[in-house]
Amino acid sequence: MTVGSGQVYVVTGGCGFLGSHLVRMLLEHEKNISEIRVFDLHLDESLRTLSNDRVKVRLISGDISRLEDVREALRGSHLVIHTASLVDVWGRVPASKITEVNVTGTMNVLQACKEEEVQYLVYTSSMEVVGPNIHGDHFYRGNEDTEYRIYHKEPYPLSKAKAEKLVLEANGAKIKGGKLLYTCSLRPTGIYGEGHELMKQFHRQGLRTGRCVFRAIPPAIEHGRVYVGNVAWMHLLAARQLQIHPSTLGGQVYFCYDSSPYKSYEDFNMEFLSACGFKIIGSRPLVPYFLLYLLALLNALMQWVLHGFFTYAPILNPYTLAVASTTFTVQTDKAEKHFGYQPLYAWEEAKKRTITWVKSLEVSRKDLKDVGEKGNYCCN
Ligand SMILES: NC(=O)C1=CN([C@@H]2O[C@H](COP(=O)(O)OP(=O)(O)OC[C@H]3O[C@@H](n4cnc5c(N)ncnc54)[C@H](O)[C@@H]3O)[C@@H](O)[C@H]2O)C=CC1
Ligand SMILES: CC(C)CCC[C@@H](C)[C@H]1CC[C@H]2[C@@H]3[C@H](O)CC4=CC(=O)CC[C@]4(C)[C@H]3CC[C@]12C
Repeated sequence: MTVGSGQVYVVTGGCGFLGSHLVRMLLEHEKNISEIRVFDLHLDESLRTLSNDRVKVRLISGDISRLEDVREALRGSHLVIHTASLVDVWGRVPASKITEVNVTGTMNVLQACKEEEVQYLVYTSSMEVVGPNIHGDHFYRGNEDTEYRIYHKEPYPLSKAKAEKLVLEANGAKIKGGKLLYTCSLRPTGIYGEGHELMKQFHRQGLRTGRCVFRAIPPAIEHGRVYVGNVAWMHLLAARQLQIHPSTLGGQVYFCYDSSPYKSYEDFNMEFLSACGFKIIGSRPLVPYFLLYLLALLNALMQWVLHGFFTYAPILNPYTLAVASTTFTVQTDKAEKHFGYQPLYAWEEAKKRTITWVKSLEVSRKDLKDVGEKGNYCCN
């Protein structure tokens, strides 16, 4: 549907880390829209103030796992960017809840597209639908066609893989009014940037250890990371080109990455934390892998024992250790060839923006009670 001179886009999960960047990206760079509907279970009222004289930002509170909520949000819209998801590899929420949101929620979006005559859907998938698997099979500079031993046991990657399959299978389906539905799926690697909750955790954790990060992963293990602004930019381009060239993009998957350097997860985080005086201790892991694995197992056991009394969900568990310890990097030009994707932000710009944000965490913490870390810099 086109309102006034522009189209109506729906962004599910639009108040999240990626979603909020996506809303801002659409406002700044998409001239063909007149309304952005931000559909989320947890609304961020600050997004409402982003409306301008050209584009209205409309916040819609709803649950993706309830079909009626989704149908109402999509009614009269032109295109959906579906990023709403429970992103949990720590056991914070039950597996059933992850499935309900990530799989049933996606089914609802597809159903609502068909019933509300929405022809275009861009799905935010993940590198996790491919890997890394827990067997330690490295994925080195892989692309969308690279053979890989895909093995999912964990609820989150399993749910993303199932959801992506549903989205791709729905491409070309007849919708109400006799039109066809066109879908495509974007697979970001590990996203970083302003607002990344996990980076906040690493920052908090580092403050508790005197701004020291004790190396746990061999530096040779490389993980692909992508700046949130470039992920948002790729979604905007895919949404635009899916409408112009549906037969090219329809039913396709695209890895989403940029020129961020391939590094171990810890070394990459230090690109930002070191600007706040953090130091990584050890040129190689300070404890042998088997000890780290024992600790991860202990965390999993503690989570099981405390289940029902207290949600114990530390960063380190057997799955996160396996993922962190397995190289997963992508190198592909499929998105460039199909819809002209080039990162909007170069690495230096992405790094600068992220450092500025991480430094703002320091300022906000200084507004809190003293954390007793004044001058407590390790390894001076
Ligand atoms: N964070 C990362 O490193 C990566 C994330 N992704 C994908 O990107 C997307 C966005 O992820 P993030 O921004 O990191 O997560 P996030 O947790 O910041 O955002 C997800 C949003 O979905 C909303 N949501 C959750 N359950 C809902 C429900 N039942 N109904 C409506 N809204 C609901 C949340 O309130 C939140 O605003 C997800 O689909 C995720 O799978 C893909 C690759 C990497
Ligand atoms: C062993 C040390 C304590 C370091 C732990 C780091 C891990 C918490 C993270 C290493 C790799 C991350 C995952 C990766 O970036 C792929 C992802 C894709 C998504 O769609 C969601 C997030 C994640 C699973 C991401 C989660 C944190 C890591 C496991």
